[in-house]
Amino acid sequence: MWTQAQKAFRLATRRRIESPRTALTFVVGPAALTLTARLFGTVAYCSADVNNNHHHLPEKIPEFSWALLWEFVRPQILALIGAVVLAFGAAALNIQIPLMLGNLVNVIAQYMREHVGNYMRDIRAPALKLLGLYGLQGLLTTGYIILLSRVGESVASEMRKSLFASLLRQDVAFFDANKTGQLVNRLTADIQEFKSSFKLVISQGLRSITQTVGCVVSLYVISPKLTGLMVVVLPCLVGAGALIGSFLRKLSREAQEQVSKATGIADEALGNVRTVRAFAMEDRELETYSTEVEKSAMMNEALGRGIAVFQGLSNIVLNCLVLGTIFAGGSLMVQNDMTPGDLMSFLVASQTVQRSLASISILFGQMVRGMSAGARVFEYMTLEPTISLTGGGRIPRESLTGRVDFLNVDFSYPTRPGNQILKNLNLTLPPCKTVAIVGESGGGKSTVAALLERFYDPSGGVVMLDGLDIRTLDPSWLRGHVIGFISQEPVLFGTSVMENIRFGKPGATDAEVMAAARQANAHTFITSFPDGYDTVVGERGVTLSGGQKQRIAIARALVKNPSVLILDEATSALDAESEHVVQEALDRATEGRTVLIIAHRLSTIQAADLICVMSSGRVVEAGTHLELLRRGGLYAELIRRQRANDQK
Ligand SMILES: Nc1ncnc2c1ncn2[C@@H]1O[C@H](COP(=O)(O)OP(=O)(O)OP(=O)(O)O)[C@@H](O)[C@H]1O
Repeated sequence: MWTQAQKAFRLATRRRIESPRTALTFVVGPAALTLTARLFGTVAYCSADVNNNHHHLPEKIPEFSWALLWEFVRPQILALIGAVVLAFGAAALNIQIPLMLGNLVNVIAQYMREHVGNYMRDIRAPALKLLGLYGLQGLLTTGYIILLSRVGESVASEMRKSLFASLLRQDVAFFDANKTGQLVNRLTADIQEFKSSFKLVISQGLRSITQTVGCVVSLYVISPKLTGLMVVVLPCLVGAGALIGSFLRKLSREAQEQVSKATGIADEALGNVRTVRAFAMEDRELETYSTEVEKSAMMNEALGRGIAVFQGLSNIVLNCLVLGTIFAGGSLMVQNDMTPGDLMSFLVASQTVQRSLASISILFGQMVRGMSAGARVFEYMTLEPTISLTGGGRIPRESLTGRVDFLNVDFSYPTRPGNQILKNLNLTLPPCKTVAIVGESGGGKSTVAALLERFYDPSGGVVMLDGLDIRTLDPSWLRGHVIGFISQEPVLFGTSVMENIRFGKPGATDAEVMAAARQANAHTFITSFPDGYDTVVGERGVTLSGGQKQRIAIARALVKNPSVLILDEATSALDAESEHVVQEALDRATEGRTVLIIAHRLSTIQAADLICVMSSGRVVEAGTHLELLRRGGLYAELIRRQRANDQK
């Protein structure tokens, strides 16, 4: 083709072309060169789609809210209108270009036929016009891409913020039912997918539709006969291409799922490296991972072969199409039914139609994917929690006693409604007293704490604070000011020690934070770190020992000076040495507060004012340690079992 183009160039510049046949040769060279480049562009585009667009193919199309989308688009409406106008302008110019190219070729062909006038002078005006058109088209394209990316980024970031805010508002039960990874995916991958689709559909969709319509009209104007031929052939080819393309996308999706499976194994092993190491399972993990990686390599190889055949076939078919058009157009030229310029225009315009049709079919799939990603995002954005974060009464600090009552409480977790955990539970935490709950594992002790924090509402009965149903109280006040919670495995955030403690009371001064740390036996070890309170805690607190983490968590709970403190097996994960310092901190922390201890280690709760023994979701025994021992019931049995265990 290149030699043909060179030959045509020589012919055009040095020799007179007498016949339409020679003129045809002149057209074929540059036209074929341009078109080949375009075809490769098309093929590359198709395969890029096959490679890239396999994420989140929807199993079902969820409902998409245009009204909600409008809320996000509205602030950017001017930029969006600007982008649409510019994109439309660029597409309209694209329709003009084939016609202008044809004009240019006609001027050249006429000069070669008649050899009168000045070639450089005659060609200058149409060439400059075309150049101007290219420049303007480039400018419009730059403009609409800039505007559209502004709209896309703004819509995506607003959607992210809104979704995150909505997720943070959701009930704890919602998080029981949905995996964190899935939720994070909606924040990242789904919004990304939606943004890309939104931008693509507006820019390319608009352009492709305008170009298809415009160029088909141009084709008809240039040559109704050739257009008739194209109308029959082109849809068949596009249909066949779409069919093969969808098969390849299926392969690609399967390969991608396999890659995700392998990644999941690596993720789990690396995330739980301590467990893997502790069980010396490195080889097993490697073996499992390798098997999955090999499977994914095989699937990707098959996909690669598919893409190769598809590309090869596409090249042949598309080139044949060019050749066929030139052949048919050539015969029309011989019959003086067409000029060389017309053929040039026809070729370029038909290629534009072909590219536009291919991109419309791809865009349709992209639009469906984008809408379902958007629908997934909107679904969680519009979800209303049953327990709202704020709203309700507050009890003035001076009159708050911290008395807690559970009256005839029934409860099942929303995720397992058939499994009743608490059955007619009655329990009282008198003000400033320490009450411990003991019982068999899985008996519902932590559930009692979760209800007091109002993570869930009971299905029957009532939980009261100072004689008021906690459902009538402001949940954020209850959690933020009244109740302090120290769990078995405290979770710290990847910021400084200071910020971690301040998490308990956002406005706390440095002095308040340090006072809480002193109370929690943490000040000394914190100040022994080179960076003191500015020491950054590693991911989930891994740079600290268990006892240190626990004491920071105690300080975090104490800084808000809670009236009610819940200790959920706070010392059970510690060794004897740490347990001692932590216990000391806890003893200090519990002074003057209502305390609920959820305990497995019966030794730590012997001094409690009241010990409640839970069985089958209700309190079956209550009393002091000595009273319960004397009674010889379930508590005495638990103590006996624990002693027997300790002696083993
Ligand atoms: N988020 C949840 N969703 C569904 N079921 C849950 C949830 N949390 C706990 N359960 C179930 O509720 C029951 C009581 O759990 P809970 O954690 O309250 O027991 P526990 O007495 O504190 O146990 P342990 O002493 O072992 O911590 C268990 O059967 C448990 O499987």
